[in-house]
Amino acid sequence: MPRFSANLGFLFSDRPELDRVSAAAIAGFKAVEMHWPYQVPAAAMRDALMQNRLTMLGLNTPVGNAPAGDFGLGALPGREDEFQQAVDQALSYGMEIGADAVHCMAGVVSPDELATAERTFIENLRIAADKAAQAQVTVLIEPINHRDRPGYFLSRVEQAALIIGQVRRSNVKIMFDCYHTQIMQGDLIRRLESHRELIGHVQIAAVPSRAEPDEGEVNYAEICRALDRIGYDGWVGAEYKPRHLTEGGLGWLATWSRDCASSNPDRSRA
Ligand SMILES: O=C(O)[C@@H](O)C(=O)CO
Ligand SMILES: [Mg+2]
Repeated sequence: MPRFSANLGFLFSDRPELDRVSAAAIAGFKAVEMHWPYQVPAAAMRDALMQNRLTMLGLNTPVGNAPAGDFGLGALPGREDEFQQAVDQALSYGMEIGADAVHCMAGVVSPDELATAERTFIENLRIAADKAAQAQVTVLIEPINHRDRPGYFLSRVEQAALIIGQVRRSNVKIMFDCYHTQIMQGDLIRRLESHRELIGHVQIAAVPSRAEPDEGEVNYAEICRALDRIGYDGWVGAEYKPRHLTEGGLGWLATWSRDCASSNPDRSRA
């Protein structure tokens, strides 16, 4: 069974950011991730992580002008400078808190911009990857589903793999969010197997509800066994919207940990 990190954008989100860190530690997680922690000074976040003996795995680049509809800038022609500023901000914050990955968000584009958007994203990612490499940080790109985010440029795992092939930087990887990929494409286990070498992080949530991974159409216990089978030794982000209070919905973690402990006593869970 893989190790699980708590996504503090969604989990424990009924309290202020720094309290989410301690709540995750109390719940037994050893790592967290957060989309946009920027409203908390990095030094305060670093201290909270240290006090709670937690690692923050990664964070996202700022989205741009959210009220105007931006959801990332990486593939937006004409917004290259802004994107690189977003990358710099994420890298600087990430380095201060010890994160080792930055999710470079692609953004929403119109259908007639797709070809230019691809070229823009590839070129932007090369520059971002080179800066990230100096900080020993991985750049993640995440296919996101079009039901939740219509027009998001990056929506399919194979598209991400092709883009990484053209970027040609070894520190660019796929954030394989099973929730998004199930909605867009399905066939999760085959896709995990065939993209194993490019997967830098995995995330889970029930489909279609995006709630705890113990309901819905995806059998996550089987997905976790598949991750073990293909030798994925990274973290799996619990990135779901709790049905009620986060603590009350962590039964899946306890059950999977217990099942795993009885079959493999050497591995710790969260
Ligand atoms: O799946 C998601 O929504 C996130 O992983 C993300 O980074 C964009 O919100
Ligand atoms: Mg995700």
